[in-house]
Amino acid sequence: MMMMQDVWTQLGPTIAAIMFTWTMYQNYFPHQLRGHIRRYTDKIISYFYPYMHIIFHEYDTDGWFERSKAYVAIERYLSKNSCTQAKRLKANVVKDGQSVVLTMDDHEEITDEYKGEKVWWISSQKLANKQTISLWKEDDKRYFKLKFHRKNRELITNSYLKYVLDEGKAIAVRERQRKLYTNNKGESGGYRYRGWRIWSQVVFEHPSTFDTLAMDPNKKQEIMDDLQTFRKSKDYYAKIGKAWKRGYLLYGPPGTGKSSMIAAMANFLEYDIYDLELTAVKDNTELRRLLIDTTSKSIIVIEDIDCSLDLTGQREEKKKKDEKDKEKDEKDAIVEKMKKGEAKEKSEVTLSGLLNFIDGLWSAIGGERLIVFTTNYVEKLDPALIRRGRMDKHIVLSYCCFESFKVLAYNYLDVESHDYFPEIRRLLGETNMTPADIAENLMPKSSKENADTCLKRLIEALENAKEEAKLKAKEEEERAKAEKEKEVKEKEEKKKKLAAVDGVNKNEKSESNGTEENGSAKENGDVSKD
Ligand SMILES: Nc1ncnc2c1ncn2[C@@H]1O[C@H](COP(=O)(O)OP(=O)(O)OP(=O)(O)O)[C@@H](O)[C@H]1O
Ligand SMILES: [Mg+2]
Repeated sequence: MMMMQDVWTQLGPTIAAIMFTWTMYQNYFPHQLRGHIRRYTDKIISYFYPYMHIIFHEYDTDGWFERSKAYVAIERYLSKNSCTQAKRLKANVVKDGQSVVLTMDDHEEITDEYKGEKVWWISSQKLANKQTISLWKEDDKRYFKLKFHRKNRELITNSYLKYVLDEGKAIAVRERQRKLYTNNKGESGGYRYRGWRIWSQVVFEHPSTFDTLAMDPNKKQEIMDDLQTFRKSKDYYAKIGKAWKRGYLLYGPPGTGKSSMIAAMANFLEYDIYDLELTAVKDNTELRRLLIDTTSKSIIVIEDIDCSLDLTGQREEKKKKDEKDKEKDEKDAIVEKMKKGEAKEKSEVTLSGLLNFIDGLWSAIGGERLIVFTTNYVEKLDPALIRRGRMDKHIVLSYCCFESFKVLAYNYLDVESHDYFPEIRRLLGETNMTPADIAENLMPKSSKENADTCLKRLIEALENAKEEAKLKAKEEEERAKAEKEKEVKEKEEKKKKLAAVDGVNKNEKSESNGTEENGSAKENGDVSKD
C-alpha cells in the first residue's frame, strides 16, 4: 500500500506544474485571446453542466451601508428551511433584541422545492483583498447563490423569485416589532442635520383589541370585516384605479373609545401607527414630506382634527345666523384658541394642504394605509374634509349601551351575568354614561372589592348621573323659560317705547301743523297787507 508521504511526493511536482502554467497563462497570454478562450470554455462547460446560477449580494453597489432588500427577504425566506437542513446556523437578533432569526452560515447549502422542481440555495462569502484599506463593508461580501436546472429558467425567473421575495417580506412583517411614530417639530430655518429624522418612534405596545373594545357587537363585526376586506384588496383597488388607502372618521363625546379603537385597529391589522401632530407641522410642504416618509401597512392618525386646524370658516357664518348658539360658540372659540396655543400662529398648514395629504397624487405612494381622524365635534368640520372618498367610513362612538356594558363587565370583573344586570340595563336606557366612566366604576380599587361591590358602585353612579341630568334639564328649562320671559318683556317694553315715541311724534306733528297753518296765514296776511 502506498504511503501518504509517497502520494505527496508524486503530487507535489504536478501541482507546481499546474500553478506555473496558470501564472504563465495569466501573465503572458494576450488579454483578447483569454476572453475568447473563456467564452468557449464556458460554452463547453454549459453543454455538459445543465445548471444556472443567480447571485444575490448582501450589499448593492449603490446601497452604501444599507443591506440589499432582496438579500434580507431571501434570508428571511430561507430561515424556515435553514433550521431543519443546515448544519451550521447563524443567529441574527431582531425585534430590538427580543427575538432571534436563524439563517444558514456561510458555505452552507439547503434545498427548496417549487411546483415540483428542486432548487439549491448556497450561502457564500467572497474574501476581501486584505491589502486594500476600505471604508466600506469590503470584508463582508456575502451573497446567496441560487442554483437551478436550466430547463426551469422561465419558472424560476418569472415566478419563483417573486414568490420568495414576497414570502420573505411577509415573514419580516409578521415578525417585526410594530412602531408608534410621531412627527418632530419642523426643521429650524430649513436646516437639517444629517441623519435627522422627521418621525421619531417608539415600540407600539397598546393592549387594546376588538375583544376589549366595548361597543355594539354588530357594529364591531362590521368594522372588522371592513378592515379585513381592505387588507386583502390590493388587486381590487388597482382594478378600479384607486389608491390603496381608506379613510376613517371616528367621532363622539370624550371617553367613548376613539383612541382605543385606533389601537385595536392597529393590533388587528398588525400595522404601525403614525400619530401626526398637525400643529407641529410647519407648512404644506412639510406635511407632504411627512407623508412620503411613512411606510405601507400603517395607520396615519390625526386626533382631535377640529382643534388642529382652523377648519371652522363655515361655522362662523352659521354663528351669525344662529343667535341662540352665539354665546356657546364664542366659548368654544376661546377653548379652541387655548388648545392651539402658539402653534396656531406657527403652523401654516391649510385645509387644501390637508386635502392634498389625504387624496392628492402623493397619497398613493406606498399603498396599504389607513388615515384616521378623530373629533368630538363632527359638525365643526368642513364637509369637504370628511366627504366619502376622503373619509370613507364614518363611525360614531357614543354613550355606553347595555351590550357595551356587558363587554366591560366581562373584561373588568369576569362576570357574564349578575342579579344587578337588569337594573343596570334599565338605568343605561335612562341616562348617558361614557364607557370610560363605566370602566372606572367597574375597576376594583382594593383587594376587598369584588363584582358585587363594583356593580353596586356603578348602579349608584348611574342613579347620580340620572339625577344630575334631571337637575340639569330642569335648570335648562328654567333658563330657557326665563330667557323667553325676558324676551317677551323686552319686546313689550320696546313696543311701549315705540308707542310712546309715536304719540310724541303725532303731537309734535299736529302742533307743528297748527303753527305752520298760522304762520302761512300770517305770511299770507302780511303779503296781502303789502
Ligand atoms: N368603547 C370602549 N371600550 C373599552 N374601553 C373604553 C371604551 N371607551 C373608553 N374606554 C376606556 O376609557 C379610556 C379612555 O378612552 P379613549 O381614550 O379611547 O377615549 P376617546 O374617545 O379617545 O376620548 P377623547 O375624545 O377624550 O380623546 C380608555 O383607556 C379605555 O380604558
Ligand atoms: Mg382620544
